[in-house]
Amino acid sequence: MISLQKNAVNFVKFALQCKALCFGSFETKSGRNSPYFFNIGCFDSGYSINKLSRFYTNALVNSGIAFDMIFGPAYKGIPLVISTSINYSLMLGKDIPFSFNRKEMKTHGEGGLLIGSPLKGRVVIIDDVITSGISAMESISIIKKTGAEPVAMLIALDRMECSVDRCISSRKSAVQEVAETYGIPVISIASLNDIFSNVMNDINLSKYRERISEYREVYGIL
Ligand SMILES: O=P(O)(O)OC[C@H]1O[C@H](OP(=O)(O)OP(=O)(O)O)[C@H](O)[C@@H]1O
Ligand SMILES: O=C(O)c1cc(=O)[nH]c(=O)[nH]1
Repeated sequence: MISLQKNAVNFVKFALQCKALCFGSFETKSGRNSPYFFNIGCFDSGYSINKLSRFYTNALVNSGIAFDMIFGPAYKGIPLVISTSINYSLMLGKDIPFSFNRKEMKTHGEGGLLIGSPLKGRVVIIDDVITSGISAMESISIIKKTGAEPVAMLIALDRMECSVDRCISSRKSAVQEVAETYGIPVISIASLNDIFSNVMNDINLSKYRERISEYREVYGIL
């Protein structure tokens, strides 16, 4: 089994290669001006989504969490659960059911909000990032309504920054808040620390060091 650290390092390298990890000036969902951005939509080919899902699978296996199926919140969670379940079955020889939701209820044909294997047992939610925790809350609510049990959340990148309005009072990251609020572990393939190490060690990225350090000072949770 590949170590979590190696998985994180290789993931950051691959994200840079696919330009899914960019440096510059980006507005986040919370309205902050971030010196870096992670865009999972850049893993946009068979090769890259397959490789991405190997990082997810490694992180999931490494976590040791016992689960029965995976759930991907629309839209970006959809290719993530499909590719991860394929990779999981190839790497571990175990068939993992998956499910995902629609953003709007379908009122004709088979109808409904959920697609895929019926939600049951212990469910791991797979997504790209957590910003305010709204998507996590919605996924947990969907899963609980069916009687299934959300047991963990797996994301690609933990930005390790405080959530929008509770920043000053709680000094907890959005990821920590989700974990504490719902009592489930939140696992990430990599974190801002891994990105920061890369920026510190790569001479080509040296021009971004100061801005990232400043951003961390203001919003970061160490
Ligand atoms: O913690 P949050 O504040 O909910 O932010 C994180 C969520 O936001 C994005 O999805 P979005 O809801 O924008 O939908 P998309 O997958 O269709 O882009 C992202 O894929 C996460 O699911
Ligand atoms: O906070 C966000 O909106 C956000 C940050 C990030 O790095 N990637 C992303 O998809 N959203």
